[in-house]
Amino acid sequence: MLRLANVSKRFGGLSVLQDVSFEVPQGRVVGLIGPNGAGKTTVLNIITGLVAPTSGAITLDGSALTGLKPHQVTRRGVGRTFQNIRVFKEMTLLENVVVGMHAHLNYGVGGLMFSLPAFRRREHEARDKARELLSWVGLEGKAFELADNLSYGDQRKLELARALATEPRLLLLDEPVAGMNSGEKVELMKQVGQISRRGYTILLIEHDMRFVMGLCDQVAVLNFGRIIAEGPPEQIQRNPDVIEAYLGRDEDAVPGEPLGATA
Ligand SMILES: Nc1ncnc2c1ncn2[C@@H]1O[C@H](COP(=O)(O)OP(=O)(O)OP(=O)(O)O)[C@@H](O)[C@H]1O
Repeated sequence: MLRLANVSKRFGGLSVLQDVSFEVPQGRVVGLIGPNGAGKTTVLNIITGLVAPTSGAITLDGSALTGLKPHQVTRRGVGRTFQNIRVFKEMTLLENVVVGMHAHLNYGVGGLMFSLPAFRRREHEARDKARELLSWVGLEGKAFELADNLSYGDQRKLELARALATEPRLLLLDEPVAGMNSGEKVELMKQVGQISRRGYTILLIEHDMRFVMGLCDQVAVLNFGRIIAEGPPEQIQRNPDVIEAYLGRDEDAVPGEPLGATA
């Protein structure tokens, strides 16, 4: 479904990605891991059009994403969450998700103000869908609470529901369990697993190795801007190059460390 072919990126004199190639097959969960500063977020920023690659190509189902603007990439069916939470704190959870849908449908939040029957019907449908998405992430009971009142973990779940509101064919998650406690991590792992079984294709960046190894079908490892290993989780955990890359940097987890070790 998603394919990166020889993607490189330089920021001025700094070479951040070099010849990065990997694929995310339809219906799979792929993890992109690597030590701090390896270039993982830059990969997501390039896929979503926030950052232009210096060279290389990105395709989704065979058509090029390279050169598209972020909103065009969203329109093609790529949804994402960010490392830093970006929910609207002064809105309810339901409103947050509905706004995500309106942004996607491109008739503007202003559409909510009209009382024309078509708009009202669409708003009704959007609210029903939003409640369903909130239930997927275990937040249905808090639909009418302000996002500002949520715990950090719940705000991350809200971000996920909002990303799903754009009806993505491909969902990109940037450190989905960062800052969560162990209980929340286990819960989110189950919920992301269920979302995947509903047919979503997912590419995620995550430092928490139990989350990655427990959830992903395939794992790609970035180190200093290069892919050094790719394969099923069990194989990656035993790969000497991967172990070496992690052992060289004491601020990161060694793959296989217990849940929460890197929170
Ligand atoms: N806009 C930019 N301008 C200059 N350098 C940048 C820019 N964005 C990222 N970098 C550099 O690129 C390198 C890779 O950063 P990136 O955020 O992609 O790494 P990462 O693997 O996501 O790290 P982390 O796990 O800490 O989030 C870093 O050295 C970073 O300083």
